[in-house]
Amino acid sequence: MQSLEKTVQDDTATQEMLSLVLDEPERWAMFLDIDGTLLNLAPTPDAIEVPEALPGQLHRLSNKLGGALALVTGRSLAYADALFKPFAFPTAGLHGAEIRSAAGMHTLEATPEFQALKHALTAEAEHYPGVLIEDKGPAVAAHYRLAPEYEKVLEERMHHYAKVAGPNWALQLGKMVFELRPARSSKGDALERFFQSDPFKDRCPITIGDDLTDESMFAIANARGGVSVRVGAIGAPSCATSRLSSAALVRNVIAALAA
Ligand SMILES: O=P(O)(O)OC[C@H]1O[C@H](O[C@H]2O[C@H](CO)[C@@H](O)[C@H](O)[C@H]2O)[C@H](O)[C@@H](O)[C@@H]1O
Ligand SMILES: [Mg+2]
Repeated sequence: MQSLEKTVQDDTATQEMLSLVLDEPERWAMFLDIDGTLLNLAPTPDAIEVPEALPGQLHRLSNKLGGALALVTGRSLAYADALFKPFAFPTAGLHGAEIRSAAGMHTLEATPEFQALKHALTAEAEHYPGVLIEDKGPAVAAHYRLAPEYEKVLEERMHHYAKVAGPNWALQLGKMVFELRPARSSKGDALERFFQSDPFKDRCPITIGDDLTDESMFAIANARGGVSVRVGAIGAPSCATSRLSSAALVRNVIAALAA
C-alpha cells in the first residue's frame, strides 16, 4: 500500500512539474537543494558523486528558464561551484548566508573567535571516533553518519558550542549532522534575495529539497503561489505541498525538463 501511495505521489509531482515548466518556462524559477535532492546521500561529505550528465542538464534547463535556476545549499558556494563546473549557476551557500546572483556576490569570513571554536571542536571530535568535522569557513558541521552512537553526546556538545559562538550563529539540525551556521539568513531569505533581481523577479518558485533547512524555502514557495517538493520517504513532517521519493527521481525530472 505504501509503495502504491509513493508511486502515485511521485507521478503527480513529476507530471505537475513537467507540465508547468514545459508549458510556460517564462513563468517559473527553480530553486534546487544539492545533497539528498540533486545528489544521492553518501557516507561522508566528500564521497558524493555527481552523475556525468547532470551539470549539462542543469545548464540546458537554466537556459530554458532564462537563467532562473538557482542552487540553494548548505555547502559553501565554492564547493557547489566545483561540483557543477564548468557552470556557475546562481547559488546560495551555507544555508543562505552566502549568495551569488545577478545583483552581485555576498560571502562571509569566519571571525577569529569562530576559528578558535572550530579548533576546539575539531580537537574534541578526536575523542569520538568516526565523527567528522567539516570546516566550511564561517560555518562548521559535525557529522555522525559513521558513528551514530555519538548522536546524543554530539547534540549536547553542539548546543554548548552554539552558546559559545553567540547569537550570530545558529544550530542547524540536518541528516546525521549538527551544524553551526550564520544565524542571520536562511534558505528562505536567500530566495527573497534572488527575487529582488532578474531573471528571478516576477517569476513563481518551484522549490525542491530534502531536509529541515529546506522548509524555509518551501514556505516562501507556498506563500508566492509556487510549488514545494520534499524529497524522501513519506513520514517526515513538512510544509511542502508535494513529494518525490528519491534524488534519482528528481534527476529524472531535471533530465526530462532539459531534453
Ligand atoms: O542543503 P544541502 O545541499 O542538502 O546540504 C546539506 C548538508 O549536506 C552535506 O551533508 C549531508 O550530505 C553528506 C553527503 O551525502 C552526508 O554524508 C551527510 O550525512 C549529510 O548530512 C554537507 O556535508 C553539509 O555541509 C551540508 O550542509
Ligand atoms: Mg539537502
